[in-house]
Amino acid sequence: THSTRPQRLLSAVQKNATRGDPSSVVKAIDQFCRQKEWAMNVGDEKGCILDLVVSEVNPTFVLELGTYCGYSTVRIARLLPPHAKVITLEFNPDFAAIAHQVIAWAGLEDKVHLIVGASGDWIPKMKEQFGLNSFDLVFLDHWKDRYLPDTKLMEECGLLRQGSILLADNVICPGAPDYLDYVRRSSQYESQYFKSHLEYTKVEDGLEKSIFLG
Ligand SMILES: C[C@H](C[C@H]1O[C@@H](n2cnc3c(N)ncnc32)[C@H](O)[C@@H]1O)NC(=O)c1cc(-c2ccc(F)cc2)cc(O)c1O
Ligand SMILES: [Mg+2]
Repeated sequence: THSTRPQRLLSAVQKNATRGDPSSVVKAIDQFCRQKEWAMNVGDEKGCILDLVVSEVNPTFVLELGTYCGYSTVRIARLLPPHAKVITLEFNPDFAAIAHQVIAWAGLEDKVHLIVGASGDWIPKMKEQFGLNSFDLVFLDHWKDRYLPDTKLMEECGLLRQGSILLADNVICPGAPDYLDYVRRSSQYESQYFKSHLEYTKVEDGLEKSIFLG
């Protein structure tokens, strides 16, 4: 009976992190990924940029596309004010099950709503399901060829308001060229590139922060 990498990542959290201490969960995952096995978390270097943007936006409603093991969910939720929420979508049920336990270990269940499903199916249902008008911050970290269609879908569904922030991971590696082109050319967005590195490596990658101008 062989474990999966997400299962081994969760074990490392349960072994090395303190229950209810989100920062120790973040640290335990980064240590596991640096010392034991690479995993596709946003990581510590890009994670600091994510922290800066979250702190600056101070969002009430966050949408995360692509939960994976919940690393960035924990990074985001640990910085939110009391009644703020992260809604995070993950379509792989095995990854979602691990993420649920990582988020619980961090003690952040009350700030996080994890949905097992595909962004394309769920974005149109967000308003009715959660009684919200728009997202203050969207963290795009799912299939890179879904960044652009899902951004257009969020626009069409009226989920972005003047000042909503899109923050996209991996715009260089693996890359989201059509998305980058769109947000950088469109007069509806003010875009900024934060140069960094692919998690736990020296390969170039970066985050693109785009403000929806409405
Ligand atoms: C896509 C994955 C992240 C997760 O997203 C879920 N997902 C997908 N599409 C949907 C949807 N439409 N709705 C909901 N969830 C969805 C999935 O199941 C994964 O768990 N992320 C990556 O593939 C990823 C890959 C790399 C990477 C870089 C260099 C390499 F040599 C190899 C890999 C780095 C990163 O930083 C990533 O983020
Ligand atoms: Mg990523």
